[in-house]
This record gives sequence, C-alpha cells and structure tokens, in this order.
Amino acid sequence: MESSFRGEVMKVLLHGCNGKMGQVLTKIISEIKDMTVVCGVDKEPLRFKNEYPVYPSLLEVKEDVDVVIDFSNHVCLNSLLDFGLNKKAALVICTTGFSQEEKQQMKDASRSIPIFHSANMSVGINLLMALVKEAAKKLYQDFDIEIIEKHHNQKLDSPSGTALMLADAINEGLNNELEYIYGRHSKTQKREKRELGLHAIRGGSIVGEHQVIFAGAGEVIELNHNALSRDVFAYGAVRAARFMYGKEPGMYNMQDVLK
Ligand SMILES: NC(=O)C1=CN([C@@H]2O[C@H](COP(=O)(O)OP(=O)(O)OC[C@H]3O[C@@H](n4cnc5c(N)ncnc54)[C@H](O)[C@@H]3O)[C@@H](O)[C@H]2O)C=CC1
Ligand SMILES: O=C(O)C1=N[C@H](C(=O)O)C[C@H](O)C1
Repeated sequence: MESSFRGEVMKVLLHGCNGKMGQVLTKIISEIKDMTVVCGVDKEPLRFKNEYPVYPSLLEVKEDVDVVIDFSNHVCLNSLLDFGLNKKAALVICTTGFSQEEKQQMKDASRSIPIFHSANMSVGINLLMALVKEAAKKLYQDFDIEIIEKHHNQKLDSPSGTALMLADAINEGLNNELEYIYGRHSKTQKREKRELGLHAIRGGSIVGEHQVIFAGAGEVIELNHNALSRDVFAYGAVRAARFMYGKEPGMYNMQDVLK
C-alpha cells in the first residue's frame, strides 16, 4: 500500500514530546522538509525548550493537525482517541503497555479514523516476526521456545510490547496453543511443553534487545535483534506517519507500512 502523502507539508502533533522518543523525533522531523511539528503535548510541558508550542493536555491544542505521533503512556489512550475522533486526525500510536480492553478501544475508534499501532517501529523487528513464526512451525516439536528482552532502567512496562508481539507471532504459527509464562520465580515444577517463557531484564541505558531462544536436546538456536539507537524507532514512526496521511479509517500496523 502506498502513502497518499505528496508535495505538501504534513502537520504533526508529537504526543509525549518531552520524553526520550519525543525528543529524538523532534530532532529528526526538524531535518525533514515536508513534515513539521506544529505542536507537542506532554504532562511535563516545560522540561525542554522546544521550537513549537507544548501543551499539558490535548484539550488545549489550537493547531490544525494531520497526524498525531504518540510515544507517551497507555493511560493517555482515552484522550488520544477523543482528539483523533474530534479533529479527524490520523493516530500513529507507538506507545506500549496497553491492556486487551485498551486495544479493543483502539479497534472500536478505528471504525471512524485511521489508527496505526505497533509496539516496535524498526524494520528489523518486523522482519524478525515473520522469521520466528516460521522457525516456530518447523522447530516446536523438538525445541522449547523462550524470549528474553532487555531494556533501560527507565522503562515502565514489562514484558516489552515487542516481546509480546514476537510471542503472538510465534503463537499464531502454532494455532495459539502456547501459554505465556512471565518469569518463573517461586515455581518448583518442570517446564511444560506448551509454555512460552517471557523474561525481562532492566538496566542502564540499554535501548532495546530481544532474544528468541529455541532450545533443543543438545543444541540451541537463537534469533536476536538489538536496537543500537532510538533513531531506528523514530525513522519508523516518520515512515508510518507518511503512510497514514489521508488513509481510510481502519487499524494499521508496521506490516502494512512495509508491504
Ligand atoms: N513502538 C516503538 O518502536 C517504541 C515504543 N516505545 C514506547 O513509547 C513509550 C514512551 O517511551 P519513552 O519516550 O522512552 O518514554 P519517556 O518516559 O521518556 O517519555 C514519555 C513522555 O510522555 C509523557 N507523558 C506521560 N504520561 C502523559 C500524559 N498522561 N499526558 C501527556 N504526556 C504524558 C511523559 O511526561 C514523557 O515526557 C513507552 O510506552 C515505550 O515503551 C519506545 C520506544 C520505541
Ligand atoms: O520503552 C522502550 O524503550 C521501548 N519500548 C518498546 C517495547 O516495549 O517493545 C520498543 C523498544 O524495544 C523500546
């Protein structure tokens, strides 16, 4: 599917603009000719001096907006959806940590506006999803599958949205037979075949590492992805924003963007 964005200047609202990802995007979009940040929203609006106005709430936004790029917190979902529905703006939601109910809320709203959501904006992870799905189909009979993710010490949610996305890709390949096990503390029993373990490490400034382990008798296969900087997520978000400009209502993800 092609982007319908051509020859204009796309007006972007950065939601969570004063966070780590918000600031990386601020810099990257300032270097792009046909895209401009018309305003930002952040619950800490004064943390940085930005070249665009920053509001503490979406209710205060005065600017005309084509696309909202969101890297904030899942608790903002209601206000984000209300904003998109009132202003008919496309939403590029990159935040993680949503509950099943919140994901359903997104789907419901996507009947009226175009909504993109992906827990990982890198091309590499979205290719890895296809690889682990195929590997799981071929290996599951003889190999146990576990996922380890590592992130910086400021991350709020665990396991990461990406680890869950990889687990879902694997499970889809296996007719959703697997049961997710979040760590094994206090467990004094053997691993069951249909378990898929998810394990989270938090420390320092690790940008984002995901390791999918296929452990067999006498041999181990690992498929890994390491994000070396946050730029990779920001470029993915810019690519998704271009893709979402002028799209029909519906739910979209990175697989649609990369088609
Ligand atoms: N999809 C992807 O590829 C990626 C997703 N993420 C996700 O994006 C989110 C943000 O990540 P970071 O920038 O590292 O976090 P961060 O904590 O550095 O930034 C979040 C920003 O959102 C603001 N915020 C929080 N609650 C708010 C509210 N109620 N109203 C307005 N602003 C609010 C905070 O003040 C902060 O400035 C996380 O959920 C993270 O997991 C992060 C990197 C890549
Ligand atoms: O919080 C982060 O930093 C990241 N979050 C995303 C996730 O939860 O998967 C993506 C990336 O790994 C960085």
